[in-house]
Amino acid sequence: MKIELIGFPMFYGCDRPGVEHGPDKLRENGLVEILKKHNEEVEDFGNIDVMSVDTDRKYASHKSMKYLDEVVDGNLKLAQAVEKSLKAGNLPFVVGGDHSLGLGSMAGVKAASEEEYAVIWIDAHADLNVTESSPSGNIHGMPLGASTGLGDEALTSLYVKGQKVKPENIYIIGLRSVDEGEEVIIREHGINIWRMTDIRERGMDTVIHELLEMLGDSGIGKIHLSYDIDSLDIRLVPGTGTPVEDGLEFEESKALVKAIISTGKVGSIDFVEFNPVIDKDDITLNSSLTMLEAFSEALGNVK
Ligand SMILES: NC(=[NH2+])NCCC[C@H](N)C(=O)O
Ligand SMILES: [Mn+2]
Ligand SMILES: [Mn+2]
Repeated sequence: MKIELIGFPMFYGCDRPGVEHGPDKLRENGLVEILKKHNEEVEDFGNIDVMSVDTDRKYASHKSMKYLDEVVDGNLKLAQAVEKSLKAGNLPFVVGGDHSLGLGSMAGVKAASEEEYAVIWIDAHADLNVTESSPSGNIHGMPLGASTGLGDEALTSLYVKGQKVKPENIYIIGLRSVDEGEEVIIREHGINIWRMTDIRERGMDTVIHELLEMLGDSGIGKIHLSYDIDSLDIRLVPGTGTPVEDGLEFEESKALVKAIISTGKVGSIDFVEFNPVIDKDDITLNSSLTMLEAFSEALGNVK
């Protein structure tokens, strides 16, 4: 299967400039070569064309969701690109940019086929907020909520109307910063989660086993894997907008990603939230490259 790299150079979803340089910074440091090292067919689609707007216009389109129009516009283009990539039989590998891009990638997956799919969201955060529960108004905290059909119509109807994934097919791993309203959504909608405390108590191997068993029992044959680098421990990712303590170590994160990809069911991937402008001594750049190498190797091993 051909890997199609799609850059999404946007910071509007996190309201912190710098993260829009993530895709090009990773390319300059060998992203395509890393993917090619283990995979025969890799094509760089380039970057999605993100509109530019002054930061003083952040509330111009909505009073409490920042840069709503710009986030929607970019994600419509992304959804189109992802749908096209999937319909051509490729694996879209979307590199951000902030995590609002999950809106576009999940809409693209939904548009490409009727088949039910699972979403695995590796993240310190749940990204399940709706407008009213969001503490920040930042849309990167909302894509997973919107994908289940919760929240503002502008997000829930993006590209494809209504729910993009069933809540019982969502698996979030690495959680340690969850807002009150998100806790309620997790409980009421039966979203599957593993917090860092679960990982520390039972160990990553057990968590992987639990995840794979649940996925197997669900009978779902297709996975969208969304990887937020802030799932990693704060020391490994100083260059991300919302880092959180007590996160995953490389070995844990690599084992998790490899186990998920080796199911052979992953059809689309997001890799988000690397901000080169606030990075310290290229620590986050190197962490990102380390993880991308693990993604590449695991994809290359899928028959
Ligand atoms: N993709 C992310 N890094 N999301 C961080 C979200 C932080 C917080 N829960 C919010 O909604 O503002
Ligand atoms: Mn996060
Ligand atoms: Mn996230």
